[in-house]
Amino acid sequence: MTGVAALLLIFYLRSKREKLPPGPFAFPVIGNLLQIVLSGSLVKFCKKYREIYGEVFTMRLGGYTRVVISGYDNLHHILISLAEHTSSRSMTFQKFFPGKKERGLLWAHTSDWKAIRTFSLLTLRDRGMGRAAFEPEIVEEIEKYMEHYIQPSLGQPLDMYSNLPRPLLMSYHNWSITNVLNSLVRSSLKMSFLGNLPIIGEHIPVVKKLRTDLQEISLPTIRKCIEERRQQFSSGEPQCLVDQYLLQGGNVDALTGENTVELCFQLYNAGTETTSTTLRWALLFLCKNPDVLKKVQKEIDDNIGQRSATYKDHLDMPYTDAVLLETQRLSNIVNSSLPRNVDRDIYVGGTLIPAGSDLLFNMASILHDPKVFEEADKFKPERYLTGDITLKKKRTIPFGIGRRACLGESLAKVELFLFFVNFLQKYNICLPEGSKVTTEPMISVISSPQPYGVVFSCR
Ligand code: HEM
Repeated sequence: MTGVAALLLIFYLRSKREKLPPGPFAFPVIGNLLQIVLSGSLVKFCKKYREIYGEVFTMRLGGYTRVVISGYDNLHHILISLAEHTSSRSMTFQKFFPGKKERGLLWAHTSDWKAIRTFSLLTLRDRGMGRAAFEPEIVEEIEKYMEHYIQPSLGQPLDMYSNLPRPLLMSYHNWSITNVLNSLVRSSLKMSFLGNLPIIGEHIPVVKKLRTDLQEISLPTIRKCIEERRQQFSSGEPQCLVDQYLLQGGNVDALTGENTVELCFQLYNAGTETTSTTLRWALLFLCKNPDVLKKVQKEIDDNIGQRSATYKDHLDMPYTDAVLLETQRLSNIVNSSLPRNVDRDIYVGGTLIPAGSDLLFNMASILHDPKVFEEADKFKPERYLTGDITLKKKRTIPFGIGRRACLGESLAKVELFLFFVNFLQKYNICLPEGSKVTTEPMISVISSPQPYGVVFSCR
């Protein structure tokens, strides 16, 4: 007992000696994990301790330290005004994901990152991202999904947790590979909390198994896809993103061999679970708000009728746009953005954050800010149609801001709109009778809805 007390005291005094901003007491080994679990989620933990410590406080997760930043102005100051010093990712956050540090784009350090990001953006744009040219492929994917999953289960609850498609990128033509990768991606996100525990994290059997699976299945699966593609694709027009990499990747010094494999996995990882989780939230919110569902369907009928939807239609569909914005705001799926590392001492609102600190952004303090979004914890799409719409849209930043903001934002917006509109143009949706699912998110790096089934019926 005395030993434990002495250990806690040493730990407490040591943490006091650091120049970091103050924060809640962190236990040895687990850090603030207990308080996070007791709060109910990382989002609620950040909300609670922001009230006590203010806009900048320190938390520990396992052995890793993070300075938590709240408020739009602070985020803007850090990611825009101080971008030069805050554009690297935290390497401790990366630890749980497969692959080597600093490879690919997501974790790349600034020198390689610039070349890889430019290449990736140009490649995606060549491929049609952000332009109408891309849409037929997305629509084809949606049609396959409806034929493959929705039609056979009409009138029955469809498990949206395991079945939402991972649109585009490299393996949209191969359902079995897609399913393997999807389940690994999703599990890795769920387990990343446990994996962050120092010393014990790596030895928890379920984490150990997952980590091995990630290393031994996901990257080799991607490698195999690239190899298959290399053999099929000898010349002619590139058919998918991997083709583009095969064609041009060799011209970028930072992108050779294994780095390409990792880049593809990261694009897959970053671009699939995010979009499909947002869609699952959107459908859940609509099942819970049938009046909103009716209004969206009316707008679809008035503007699109029976013809195929295009992304351009969103310009004439403010209500549907508002529903998707509200879904992204309220679900806040990337709730702490992706942690960054700061390379020199910086000050935020007069508080020193020492060089080398990892930063975690309290996105709920922006997306759920009651000063901007009245009744911020309620699903109210109308908020984007009245009042200071410009301010509300400016503060709705689910894709982050600044240099390292989401690479796939324009692609994701097109996918979300087309999936959503195509589903609701053809089907009515509701929850199965007696369903008890709530809109309380599950604890994970990505805030996702609890598993639930949607009953689709033809309109
Ligand atoms: C609803 C869908 C999506 C959401 C909410 C989302 C959100 C985010 C967020 C918050 C970040 C971190 C930004 C930061 O650090 O400041 C990010 C980064 C990133 N996202 Fe997305 N994303 C989505 C879809 C996509 C798609 C479809 C792609 C694929 C093409 C993609 C690729 C990436 C990449 C590569 C990065 C890292 C960028 C870098 O480090 O330079 N995302 N995303």
